[in-house]
Amino acid sequence: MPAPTSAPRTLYDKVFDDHVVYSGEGDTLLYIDRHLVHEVTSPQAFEGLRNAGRQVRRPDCTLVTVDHNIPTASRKNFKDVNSFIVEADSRNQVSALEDNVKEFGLTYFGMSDKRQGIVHIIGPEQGFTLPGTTVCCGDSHTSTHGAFGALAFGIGTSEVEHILATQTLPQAKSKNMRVTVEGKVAEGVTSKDIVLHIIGVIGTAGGTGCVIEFAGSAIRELSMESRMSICNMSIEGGARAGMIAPDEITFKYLKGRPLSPREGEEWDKAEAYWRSLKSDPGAKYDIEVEIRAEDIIPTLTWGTSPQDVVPINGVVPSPEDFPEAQRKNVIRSLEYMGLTPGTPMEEVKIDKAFFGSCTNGRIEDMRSAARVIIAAEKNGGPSKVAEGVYAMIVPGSGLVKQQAEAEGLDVIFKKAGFDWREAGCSMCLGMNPDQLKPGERCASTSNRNFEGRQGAGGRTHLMSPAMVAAAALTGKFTDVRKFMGTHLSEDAGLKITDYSDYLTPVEAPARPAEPTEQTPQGQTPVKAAAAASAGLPKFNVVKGIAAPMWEANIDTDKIIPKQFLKTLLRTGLGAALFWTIRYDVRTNEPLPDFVLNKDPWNKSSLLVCTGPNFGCGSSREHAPWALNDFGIRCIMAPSFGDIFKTNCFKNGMLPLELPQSDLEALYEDASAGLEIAVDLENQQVIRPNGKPPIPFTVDAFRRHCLINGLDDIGLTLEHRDEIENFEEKRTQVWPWLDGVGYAKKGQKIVAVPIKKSAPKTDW
Ligand SMILES: CC(C)[C@H](C(=O)O)[C@@H](O)C(=O)O
Ligand code: SF4
Repeated sequence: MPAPTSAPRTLYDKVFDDHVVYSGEGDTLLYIDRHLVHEVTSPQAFEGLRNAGRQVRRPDCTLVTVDHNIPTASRKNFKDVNSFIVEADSRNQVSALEDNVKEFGLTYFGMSDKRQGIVHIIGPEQGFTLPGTTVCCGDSHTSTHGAFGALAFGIGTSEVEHILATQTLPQAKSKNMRVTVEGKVAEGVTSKDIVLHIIGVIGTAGGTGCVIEFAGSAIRELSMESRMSICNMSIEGGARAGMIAPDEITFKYLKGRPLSPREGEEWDKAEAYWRSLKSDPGAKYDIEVEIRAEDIIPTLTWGTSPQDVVPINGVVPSPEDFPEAQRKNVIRSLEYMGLTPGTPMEEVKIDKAFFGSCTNGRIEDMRSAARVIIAAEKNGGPSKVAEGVYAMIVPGSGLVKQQAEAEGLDVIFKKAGFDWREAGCSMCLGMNPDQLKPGERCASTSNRNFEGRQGAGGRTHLMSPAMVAAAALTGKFTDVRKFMGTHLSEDAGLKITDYSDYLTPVEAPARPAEPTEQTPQGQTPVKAAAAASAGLPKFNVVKGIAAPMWEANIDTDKIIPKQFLKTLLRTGLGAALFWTIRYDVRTNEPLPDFVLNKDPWNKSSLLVCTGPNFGCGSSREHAPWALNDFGIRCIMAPSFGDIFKTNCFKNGMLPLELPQSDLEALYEDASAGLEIAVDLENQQVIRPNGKPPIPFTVDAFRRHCLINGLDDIGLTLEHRDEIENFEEKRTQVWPWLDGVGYAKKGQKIVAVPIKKSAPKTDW
């Protein structure tokens, strides 16, 4: 337990302090109250447990579902995943999860369960996510749950295994950042516009190393669902997590949910604790950002990074609008997006519209889209999806779907020509058949517009559900305020009562042929023996050719796209590294100019990138696995995405932050095809031809673990007494957190004892 402090603390400080199991030199062990698990980032974690003979320590605090791989076609004839999922790798990943939940005795919402849905939608829906808890998931958008005043963050697969085995995670303290949005948003402006605007202001690396607290009157006025959309996209602002202090709106949302504290004494105790979860007056923030709500108008993205935002009444920007250092990136984005500077955004036509995702797949989002459809028709606008546009609506969970159908929203959508689908991640990243074809442009309610994210060569523009509805109806980006007289904020609630015109059943629209993304001949990631996490390769000196790169914000989708996340292994991904920029998206032939396709860089063991924020975006540990499999053990860049950085360390790799001037010098060495050596023991980069070495420093604990190839789970299990003591205290102080929610009446949930035979280490 940390010593109680009288200094004013932030909301983040308070939740962090309440979960410290152990604090040593360089490492703090945090207790994780809630662990959500999905099929993509868990197979290797379960395999690791199995190999080490470990069990899941707190099945009662673990909730599992499937979301990324599953088709969104009607489940009317669903029998089981093996007969329903056509694509073999997706099927294998889902059925591996089903085997794992059985073997490890976990609560699972499968495809025949109406509670199944996107992991970040079902947690809050069930009351599994609660204020003041720590919430983790092998998924970057775990930040969503911070809307409840939880400390919620995404992790990689090695960390999933760590939590499954120990219910804890080593964590360094992040910086405190506060984004205050004061004032009242204008008509037609939603929480999605607020968060896109914020990311436009702070940039995708603006929150790196920070937990953002969202504050101010405009945030306090939002509904829980709108708050979730904001915290969801904190990761797009580079932050570790986003948080909003719980209040009456939070308590009201949680009352009566299946896993919320029971009404009466338990609820009262919980609510009293939750009320203490706000930043103290005078609490210090490392970074403060202030935004005027009045300045925000409906916003959308033009480029391939979530920070590339523009107001709907703006034009496609030109490279000259940006500082010199960013121009190369802007030119590349414009080219990829097929846009000409100066074109009014409202003149840009779309091919597809996608509603859904963990950002905007909730009931209020569905209502918001339905209101636009009704208003458009009533105000003399279009009443049907524009000719040539395919528009799909994918509810975030089975319960959202059920609720929407109970309200008749599905009928409104179908009548206007939208395709009403089943719950899942769907075209947010297209691990299932819902994808864009090369060159197709999509208005999307999702959260990432990375190159190839929704399909190789696909062009994604992020915006609010209301704006997507407007674009679907007109066939081009449209200022939704033009045909809406009414207030569109989700918190205003939906007051459509006149459904009569919409209640005639209609046929689903024809779905365009599904594109497939194939792996070229001879490049199929080979199936190798699954590696356990225990025992990492030691990192001492790594010497070799370094691949030079200059791009900013190289996201993990770019390092390894979604179609390769279906593997059950940690190995074999080297051939797919940088897939979308290394191979021709149409022919799958290697692009001769891409650095890793050329001699001598096809043998690189280091990578030098002069652009910041390397590895931002998704939590997929497949990114460092792919780099490692290619042979790259050390990446040098000005800054890294937080989750990527941790994932590298967990795989015995070194993400090395260096000043820009040093990187420019190393970029020259690398471009000349000369060998560079990274000496971790002596903390220096040794340059070729006797040039002076570049000194660096790496956190002492990380360095020790890398040099000695230490396995984190082994280290943590040495603190078993502290973990057990923490759990005893937790049961007394926060009794509602012991997960009896899904247990049968009278059934006692007991934590699985930590194996006393945990391996000893010399640390
Ligand atoms: C699959 C998962 C690792 C990934 C994430 O972490 O975000 C996915 O949800 C995404 O949106 O790219
Ligand atoms: S961002 Fe998209 S793919 Fe990732 S969890 Fe959310 S809905 Fe699923």
